[in-house]
Amino acid sequence: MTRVEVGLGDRAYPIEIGAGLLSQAGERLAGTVRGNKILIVTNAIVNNLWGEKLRQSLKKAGFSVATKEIPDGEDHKRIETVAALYDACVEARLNRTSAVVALGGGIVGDVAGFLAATYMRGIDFVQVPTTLLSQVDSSVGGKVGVNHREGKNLIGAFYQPKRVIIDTDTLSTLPAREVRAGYGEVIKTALLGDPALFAFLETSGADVLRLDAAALRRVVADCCRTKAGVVEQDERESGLRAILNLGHTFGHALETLTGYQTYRHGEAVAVGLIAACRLAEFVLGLPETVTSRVRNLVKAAGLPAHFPAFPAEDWRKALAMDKKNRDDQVTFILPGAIGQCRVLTDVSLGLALQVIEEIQGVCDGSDEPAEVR
Ligand SMILES: NC(=O)c1ccc[n+]([C@@H]2O[C@H](COP(=O)([O-])OP(=O)(O)OC[C@H]3O[C@@H](n4cnc5c(N)ncnc54)[C@H](O)[C@@H]3O)[C@@H](O)[C@H]2O)c1
Ligand SMILES: O=C(O)C(=O)C[C@@H](O)[C@H](O)[C@H](O)COP(=O)(O)O
Ligand SMILES: [Zn+2]
Repeated sequence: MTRVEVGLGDRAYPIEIGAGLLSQAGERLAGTVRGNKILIVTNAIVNNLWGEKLRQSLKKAGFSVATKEIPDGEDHKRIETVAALYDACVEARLNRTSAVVALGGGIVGDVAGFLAATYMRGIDFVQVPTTLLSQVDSSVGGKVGVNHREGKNLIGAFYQPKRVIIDTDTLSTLPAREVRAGYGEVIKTALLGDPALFAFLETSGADVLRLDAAALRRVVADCCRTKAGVVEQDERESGLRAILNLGHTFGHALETLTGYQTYRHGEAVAVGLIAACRLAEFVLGLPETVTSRVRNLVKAAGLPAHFPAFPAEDWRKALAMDKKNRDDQVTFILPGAIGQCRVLTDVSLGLALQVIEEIQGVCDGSDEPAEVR
């Protein structure tokens, strides 16, 4: 087992990474959460595949367990879903010493975390992520929340989990498209802060995508370590943490423009990374070779490398809703080199729209998500 610490003082917690950890969840949570009542938040797909294993382990350790499923899909990451969960908490008579355990991908984790942050003004929260994306990114760092139709994650909180238990075996049932989407965030993490990981992806990315155990262990641990290092320095995104948003200014706008239905989050981030590199060529003098290397990783994984066409005015409106913006200025995270990036608040929006036009202009449809081909 690999253990990564998130050093946040009285909110510090461990991330435990290994095969088969789900069946040890009960003993691991025994000293972690305050009371003995747990609500597992999950969805039908994950519950059918992995729910019973988690429940058995928790019950064996003496916990009383209730389970509530939420509907699957990004369009259910919304406030009405949280409202239904409040009812479930009341029905299960959860109190201030009870805990919410998120079993699922980033959507379950973000929604369940927001529930835990707000029910009775905050109860214990544990992340048990089951997608590659949630294991390398969303289960760590405490960003929880839901979307608004006008913008991604507009409603939310910073609320750290008490523990993150990553059972890499759960990825064995993950559809290939979801593995690829998670890989989008892996490329992001490598590009923003880990040149050795970037080089590893260039030589061994295919091993990660076919879920080779050793490659997977390395990538999950490396990504958690990089993210923990950033979060430790700037938990609530007053500055540095925004680098974790590399590719997201474009990616979130794309998700909003397509109604959260067409692209997986990691897919939107992947094409957003290419746009960020292109923009960085103009703004920071990023060598074109870096953009090519990023594009190669994106394309080799079967992730989208082009934007679909939308009028510039629609892009402008979507970009204007980004939470990183200051007054009327859109903020961009741009790479200066592999492993380094900067938060910029003075980039010309016109230039960004030009890059978008270029990236949507060459689209031949071949790398769009299967559902829109
Ligand atoms: N909080 C953060 O820091 C953070 C970071 C990155 C992304 N996010 C958010 O995460 C969300 C995306 O998360 P995601 O990519 O995990 O998507 P997801 O939660 O929708 O999961 C993807 C799909 O895989 C299924 N699934 C989950 N685990 C499975 C398993 N083991 N076997 C089979 N199927 C399984 C799910 O039911 C779903 O259909 C987005 O809303 C994004 O904004 C949050
Ligand atoms: O943890 C962070 O900080 C991130 O930015 C990680 C992102 O991958 C993630 O998509 C996050 O949910 C984006 O947050 P937002 O504040 O830009 O909505
Ligand atoms: Zn993301």
